[in-house]
Amino acid sequence: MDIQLTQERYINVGFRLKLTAFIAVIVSAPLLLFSPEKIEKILTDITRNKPIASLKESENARGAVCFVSKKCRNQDRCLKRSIAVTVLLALKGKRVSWCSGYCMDPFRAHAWVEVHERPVGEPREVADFVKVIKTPDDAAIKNGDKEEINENGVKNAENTDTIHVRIRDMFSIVADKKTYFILVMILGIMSSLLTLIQPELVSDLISNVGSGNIRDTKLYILIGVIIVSTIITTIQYYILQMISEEAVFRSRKELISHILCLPISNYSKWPSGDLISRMTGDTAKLRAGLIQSAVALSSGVLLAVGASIGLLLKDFTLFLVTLLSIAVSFVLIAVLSGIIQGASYDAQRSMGKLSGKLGNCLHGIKTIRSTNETKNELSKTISEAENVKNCSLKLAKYQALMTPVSNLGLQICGLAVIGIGGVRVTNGSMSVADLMSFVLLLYIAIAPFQQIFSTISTLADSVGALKRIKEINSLPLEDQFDIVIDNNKKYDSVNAVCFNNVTFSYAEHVLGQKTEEYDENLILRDVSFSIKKGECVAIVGPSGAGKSTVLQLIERFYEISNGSISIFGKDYHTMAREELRDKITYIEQNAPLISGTIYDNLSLGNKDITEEKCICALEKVNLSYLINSRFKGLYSVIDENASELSGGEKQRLAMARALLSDSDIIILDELTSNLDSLNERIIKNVVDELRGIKTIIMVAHRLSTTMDADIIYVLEHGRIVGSGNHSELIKTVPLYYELAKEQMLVK
Ligand SMILES: Nc1ncnc2c1ncn2[C@@H]1O[C@H](COP(=O)(O)OP(=O)(O)OP(=O)(O)O)[C@@H](O)[C@H]1O
Repeated sequence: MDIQLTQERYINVGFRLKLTAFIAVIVSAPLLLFSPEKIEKILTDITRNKPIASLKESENARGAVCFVSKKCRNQDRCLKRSIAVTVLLALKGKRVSWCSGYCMDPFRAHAWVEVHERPVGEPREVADFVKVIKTPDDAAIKNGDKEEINENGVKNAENTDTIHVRIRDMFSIVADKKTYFILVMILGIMSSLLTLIQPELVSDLISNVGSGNIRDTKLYILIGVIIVSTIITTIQYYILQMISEEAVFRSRKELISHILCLPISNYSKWPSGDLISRMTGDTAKLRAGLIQSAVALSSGVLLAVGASIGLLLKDFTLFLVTLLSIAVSFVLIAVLSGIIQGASYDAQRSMGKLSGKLGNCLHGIKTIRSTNETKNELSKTISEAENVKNCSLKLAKYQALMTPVSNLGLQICGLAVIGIGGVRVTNGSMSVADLMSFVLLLYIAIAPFQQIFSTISTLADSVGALKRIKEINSLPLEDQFDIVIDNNKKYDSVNAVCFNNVTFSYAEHVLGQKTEEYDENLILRDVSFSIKKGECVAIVGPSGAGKSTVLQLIERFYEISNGSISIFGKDYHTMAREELRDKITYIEQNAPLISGTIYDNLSLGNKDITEEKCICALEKVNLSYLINSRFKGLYSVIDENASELSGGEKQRLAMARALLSDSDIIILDELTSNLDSLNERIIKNVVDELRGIKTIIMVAHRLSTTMDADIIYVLEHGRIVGSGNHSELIKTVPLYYELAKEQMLVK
């Protein structure tokens, strides 16, 4: 059993205790804003002179709190509940101690209540489980919708059916702009009224002109009405643009914040092109939906309601006929809008795939050209474009159906009114004049109804786009389920990094399930080692052995399946990721650079670095010429993909960054792979300079880079098969001997 989530057991307690527990839960909620130490201090202060509660009283208190706060296995709730139990007992004039710590393994932070250092409730309950992890709030899993969540707390990328988006979600984006919407409505009403009185004014004017009175004040009124109406409409549209731009900005902001903060494993599920198309195309669709619906709401609905009231006043029977026909149209359009939503989602998704495919092609364009695969890739990309066309055509088909369906309903309505009205005229229950005026009013009402129907179509399209945006926004962020419990800044002075029986797989790990695929794809198996502070350690082994994976786990890019990792003596699950990463400088394989200046790249993670230090670091890695040959020196911009720098230059620039960093651990992944022997020597000198001051962990295929390390770990198929220094390993580990022999380091 790996992970078990079960229903909690509640102790049945009386109503009064439940009521007090309810108050305690509310009162204690603000305490969660403080650090565990601060909470402990507050709780100790408020219960200082109170007698200690008995175990029974504490268990009852826990039962009452659990009853009123029925949230299971969510660590926040657990903290909240434990505090609430202490507060409840304080309200009843009793004292217990509140602890935060590790419940299991230690894997996750937990909190509990103790009486005489005996935990009450929770730890006994969770003791049955090998591991307890924080799960999303119950509220997030509504109506029995089960989300598949892997070990990283990540929902499966394919599992998008659980995301339900409704038209009202569109408006929740602009919920705080109600005042502006009301203003838009008022302006809409005003402009509609001014538009409606214009024909009247024109007809008056024409009749006056006919009687020779050209200098009629009605002329000035008409000009005034036209000018005011134009100004009002301009303001109305500007406000609308403003609201929708703000809404688009907000969705983009949220989306960008999500895209850049997802767990690393998510980036292999969504191609970057797809993510970008959500940020550009989908958010733009929101704007269209919001603007059109606001216009329809401000003027269309008003006119439709006004005309409907007029119809009702003219003739009740014919009004009912009209209402029925329009209701039928609405039903048909509602059904169609659901289909349009799905089709729009598919069309946008295919657009995302196309962007992803094109992005991949551009990324590997040199390989594609050199392998003469251009035509092949071109045809694959065009086939994605064709897919977009097909999906868009499908969408267009439904959208095209929307107009005839709405027109058909309205035409049927007209025919029914004329037919039934004709019968009523024949039998004398209605006059011809009344029928004519009803029909005229009906045709005035048709335009706003058509506007509303077309808005429903656009809204359906926007809802499809919103679903794609929500798909990303609903993913947990990398640190969303982290609980930082260890705020103690004291670190072990001996061990920098410690792996304790670490097992890891990239395969999707679904809660409560252990799949065969998962077991087969274990990348690391029971890996244990410890690296002392200031040591220089190398990890070597054949390609695919898991060397880079070890380095990435130190950065906590992925969650381990079993075992534990400590950094300076602390289980790193208890540390904030930022704190952890502050301690580490990680130079990844191929040393990619960020777009910006040379200085930007050198000062990554260390913004206060001086120019002098940068120049000195560049000298040490033999890169001075990079700034000397450029007009703007350190502030020269390196292009997006740093394609103007060679692979070796990128690696040396990254090494200069490592040199400048003030973190304690330096991780170097294949930093010499692109270097000639002269530059490899230079990098080795830089590493030597850092030895003893920083903890250095490096991975390299070239044993000449790593042979001077204090300890070398040999990794094969995810297991450590040997460790020691170069000469020891030559004698004791056949794999290492083979590697050294291949590289002509032994005879
Ligand atoms: N993001 C990933 N998703 C799935 N599998 C991965 C991922 N990254 C690496 N792997 C797999 O994990 C295994 C170990 O990869 P890793 O990069 O750690 O090996 P390595 O020893 O550093 O290899 P090399 O020396 O070639 O860089 C490989 O089989 C690789 O295919």
